[in-house]
Amino acid sequence: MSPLVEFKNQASIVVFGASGDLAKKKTYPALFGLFCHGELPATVKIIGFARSKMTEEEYKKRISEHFKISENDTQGQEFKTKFLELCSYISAPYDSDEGYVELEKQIDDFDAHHSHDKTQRLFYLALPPSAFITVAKQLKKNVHPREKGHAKLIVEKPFGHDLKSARELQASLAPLWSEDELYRIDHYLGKEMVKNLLVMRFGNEILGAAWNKNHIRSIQITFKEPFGTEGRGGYFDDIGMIRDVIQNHLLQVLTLLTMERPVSNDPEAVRDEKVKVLKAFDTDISLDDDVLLGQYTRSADGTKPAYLDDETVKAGSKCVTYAAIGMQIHNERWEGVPIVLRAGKALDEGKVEIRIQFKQVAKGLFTDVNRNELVMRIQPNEAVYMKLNNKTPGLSLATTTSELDLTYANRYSKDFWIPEAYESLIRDCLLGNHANFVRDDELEISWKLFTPLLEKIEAADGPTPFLYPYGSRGPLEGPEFMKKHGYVKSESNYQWPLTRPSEEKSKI
Ligand SMILES: NC(=O)C1=CN([C@@H]2O[C@H](COP(=O)(O)OP(=O)(O)OC[C@H]3O[C@@H](n4cnc5c(N)ncnc54)[C@H](OP(=O)(O)O)[C@@H]3O)[C@@H](O)[C@H]2O)C=CC1
Ligand SMILES: O=C1O[C@H](COP(=O)(O)O)[C@@H](O)[C@H](O)[C@H]1O
Repeated sequence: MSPLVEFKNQASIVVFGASGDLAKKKTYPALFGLFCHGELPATVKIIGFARSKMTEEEYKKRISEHFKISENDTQGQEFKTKFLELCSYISAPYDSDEGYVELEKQIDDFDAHHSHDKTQRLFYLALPPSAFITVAKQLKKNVHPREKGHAKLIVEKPFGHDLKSARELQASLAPLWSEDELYRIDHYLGKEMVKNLLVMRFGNEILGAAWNKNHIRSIQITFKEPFGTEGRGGYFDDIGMIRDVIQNHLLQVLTLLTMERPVSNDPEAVRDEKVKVLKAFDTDISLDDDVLLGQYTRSADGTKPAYLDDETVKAGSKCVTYAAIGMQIHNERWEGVPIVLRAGKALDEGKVEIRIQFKQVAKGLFTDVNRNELVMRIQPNEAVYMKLNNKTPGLSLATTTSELDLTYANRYSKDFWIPEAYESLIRDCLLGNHANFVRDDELEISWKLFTPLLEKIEAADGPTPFLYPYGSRGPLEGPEFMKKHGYVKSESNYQWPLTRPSEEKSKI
C-alpha cells in the first residue's frame, strides 16, 4: 500500500508548540473541523507536545477554545467530546531526549494496539522558527520511524528572514528531512479562491485565451486588514509588511496567476511551473519607482493607536505596515504588463482580492468605455465577477458598466463545506499531496526576489514610510502609484449594486 493511502486510514499526529497561539487558533480547530467532516484518518491519535506544564484537562480546554460550535449544538458537542478523547499531551523540553522517548513509546503503543503494519507519523511544528531545527533534529533522532513506516513534517512560516537565513534553515533541515517528507505551509495556498485559480485559468478557454500581454493591461493583488499590529508590534517590527504577507502569500497567489499551464495535475508539475515563472520575475525592483511604503498613525478620531504608540515597538521605528510593489515578469506572456502587490494593516476594510484589468477597446465606435476587469475576491465572501460594458437598457444607445457575477453566497448553497485554509492543507498533507505547499526552490527564488529590496529599505539610510491614519485607505500617494503602474480607475458610471437611469451618462 502506498504511504498516501495508509495516511488516509491511520496516523499519529503530533503538534509541537501545542500550548501556543497558532495551535489554539488554527491547528487544533482545523483538526477538529476535519474530524467533524470525516476527513481525519479512521484510526488517529493526536498528541500535543510543548514545554508548558498543563494537566490533560487544561490542555483540552485550551485547544478547544476556538472550535466553531455553540453551547446548544448537541451534535457539535458530541463531536468535541469524541475528538478530545483522541488527544493527549506531553510536557517536556524540546532540546533533550526524554519527551521524545515518551512520544515514541506512546505512538508505538497506539500502533501496537491497532495492529498497524506500518507506523504513519505527521509532525506539525507550530513553533517559532528558533525552535524548528532543535525539534527537527530530536524528532529525526528519536521518533522518525525509518523502516517502520512513514513520516511527514509540517513547517510554518516564516521560512527564514532573508535569502541567507532561509538557505541556512534549509541547509540544516535537508540532511534530516527529505523534501518529500517536508510540507512548508503557506496558508494562502489552502484558501478556496486560491485553489480555484487553476480551474479559472485553465478550465475556461475564454479566459485562457485572453490571459496575456495582448489583452491584459495590469494586474493587482491587494491585501487589506482593518486592524493594526496591536499586541504583536514587537514581533512585527523586525518583520514588516513585505515579509509578513507579500514575499509569501501574495507572491504565491501571483505565481499561480501567471504560471504556464502545468502538464498534469501532478503536484510536482504544478510546482515546476511556479518555479519557472518565478525565475522570470524582475529582481531589480527600484526603490524610487516601484515601491510605495507606509506606516499607520493614530486614527482620525483618535480612538485607534498609531503603530509607534505600541510600547513593544522600537521608538522611531520605520517599520512598514503598508507596502505596494510594482513588479515585472520578463517572458513572452507577460513582458510589459504592470503588476502591483500591495498589502496594508490598519486600513478601512478587510479584503483580499485579485484585479485583472484588460486593455481598452479600439476607439471610434465608442467615445470612451471602461476597461473590462476580472475581480477574484479571495476573502471575505468568495466571489468572481467580470466588469463588462453593456448597452443601457431602453431607448438609450449609451453604454454602461455592469458585471457577470459569481458571488459564491448567491450561487452555491450553504450546504457546501468550504474548508478553512488549514483544514484543506492538513488534509492535503495527510493525503501526501504537495501541490499546495512551498517547495525548496520556490522558497529560494522568493527570497532572491525580495532580499535586495528589503536590504535597501532596512538600511540605516533607508526611506521613511509615508504616514496614513489608522482606518484610512493607506497613504494618499496610493492612487497615483496605482495609475503609474497601469491601473485606470473606471469612469464613474459604474453603480453598485443597482444601476438607476438618473445617474447614467451617455457614452456614444
Ligand atoms: N499565530 C498565528 O496565527 C500564526 C503563526 N504562524 C507561525 O507559526 C509559528 C507558531 O506561532 P505561534 O503559535 O503564534 O507562536 P507562539 O509564540 O505562541 O509559540 C508556540 C509555542 O512554542 C513555544 N515557544 C515559544 N517561544 C519559544 C522559544 N523561544 N523556544 C522554544 N519554544 C518556544 C511555546 O510553548 P512552550 O513554552 O509551552 O513549549 C509556545 O506556546 C510561528 O513560526 C509563527 O510565525 C503563522 C501564521 C499565523
Ligand atoms: O501570515 C499572516 O497572515 C495573516 C492574514 O491571514 P488571513 O488568513 O487572515 O488573511 C496576517 O494577519 C498575519 O499578519 C500574517 O503573519
